Amino acid sequence: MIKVYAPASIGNVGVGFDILGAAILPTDGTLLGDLIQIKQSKEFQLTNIGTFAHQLPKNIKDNIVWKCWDQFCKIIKKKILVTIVLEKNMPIGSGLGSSACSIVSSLFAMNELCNRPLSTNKLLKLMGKLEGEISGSIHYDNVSPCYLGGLQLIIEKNNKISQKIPNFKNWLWIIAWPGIKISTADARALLPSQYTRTTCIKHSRNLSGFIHASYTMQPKLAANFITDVIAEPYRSKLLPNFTQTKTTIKKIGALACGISGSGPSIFAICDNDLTAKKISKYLANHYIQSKQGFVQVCKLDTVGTRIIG
Ligand SMILES: Nc1ncnc2c1ncn2[C@@H]1O[C@H](COP(=O)(O)OP(=O)(O)OP(=O)(O)O)[C@@H](O)[C@H]1O
Ligand SMILES: N[C@@H](CCO)C(=O)O
Repeated sequence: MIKVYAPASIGNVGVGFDILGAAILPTDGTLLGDLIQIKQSKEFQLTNIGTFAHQLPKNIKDNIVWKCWDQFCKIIKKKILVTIVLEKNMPIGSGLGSSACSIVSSLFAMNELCNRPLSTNKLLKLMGKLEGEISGSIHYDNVSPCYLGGLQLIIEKNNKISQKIPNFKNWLWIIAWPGIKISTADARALLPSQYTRTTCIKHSRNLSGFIHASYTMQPKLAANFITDVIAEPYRSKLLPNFTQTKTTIKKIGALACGISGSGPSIFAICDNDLTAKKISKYLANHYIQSKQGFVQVCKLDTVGTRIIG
C-alpha cells in the first residue's frame, strides 16, 4: 500500500493568470490537500472518505480519480486493478486547487505503484489534460505546483512545461476559504476573450516585473507587482465583500492580496507572524460565510506531492 499527499495551491498568484501557481503548506502542520491510498487488488474499487467526500459526484466514473486511473491504464496499455481510498480534504470549487489535488495524488500514486513508467513531463501533461477536461481548457497553474512544489511558472517551451521560480523564505501566505463554492468553468466564462493593448502592457509589466524581482531577491518590489488586471476586475463581484476585505488587510500590513485561482478563496502575503495573525483574525471574523470555511497561515510547500506512508 502507498499513501500519497498532494498539497493545496494558489493558481494565478494574482499576477500570472493561468501561468503562475504556488503550492502551500499550513505552518501549524495541517496537511491541507488530498490523500490517496492505493494498492493492487483483484478488481477496481474507489472509496471516498474525508471532510469533503460528500461533495464528490455520486457516480464513480464522474470522479476525476476514476478518470485518472482509466487514462493512466490506457497510456501504459495495461489494466492495473487497484483499490483506491481518496481522502477528500479539499473543498470543491474553493480556488485552492481541489481537483488538482485529486488528479495529482492519484496519477502520482499510480505511477509509483507501477514503478514509474511515465516521466515527470509525461505525467504533468496528463495532469494538465485532466484538469482541462474539468474546467474547459488546459491550465497547469494548480497541477504543476501541486505536483512539483514551490512557485511554478508555466512555460510550455522546449519540451518543458514548468519551471521553479525563486521564492522569499520569510513570506507567509494567508489563505481564506469563505465556505461557498465557485465553479472554475463558470468563473472562466466570465472573462473577456480579448483585452486592450493597455491591459496587455500592464499585465506583461506586472508579470515580468514580478519574475525579475524574484530572481533579484527584491521582496517589496515583487509584492508590489502582484496586481491582477486579467481576472480580478471581472471575478471580484463573485466574492463576498472582496474590495473592502482587500483594502482592510492591506491596511493591516499585507504586502499583497488577491483571488486564489478562480475564487472564492483569497490569499494575502506578509513577512511576519504578528501581521499574519492580525490578517487571519480579520478574515476569520469578516470573510468566512459558513461553519466549514477556514483561514490558514501557510508557507510555500517546496516539496509538492509525496509519499507519506
Ligand atoms: N476528486 C475530485 N475532486 C474535485 N472535484 C472533482 C473530483 N471528481 C470530480 N470532480 C468534479 O470536478 C469539478 C471541479 O470543479 P472546479 O474545477 O470548479 O473545482 P476545483 O478544482 O475545486 O476548483 P479550484 O481549482 O478553483 O479549487 C466539479 O464538478 C466536481 O464535481
Ligand atoms: N488559472 C485558473 C485557476 C483555476 O483554479 C483560473 O483562474 O481560471
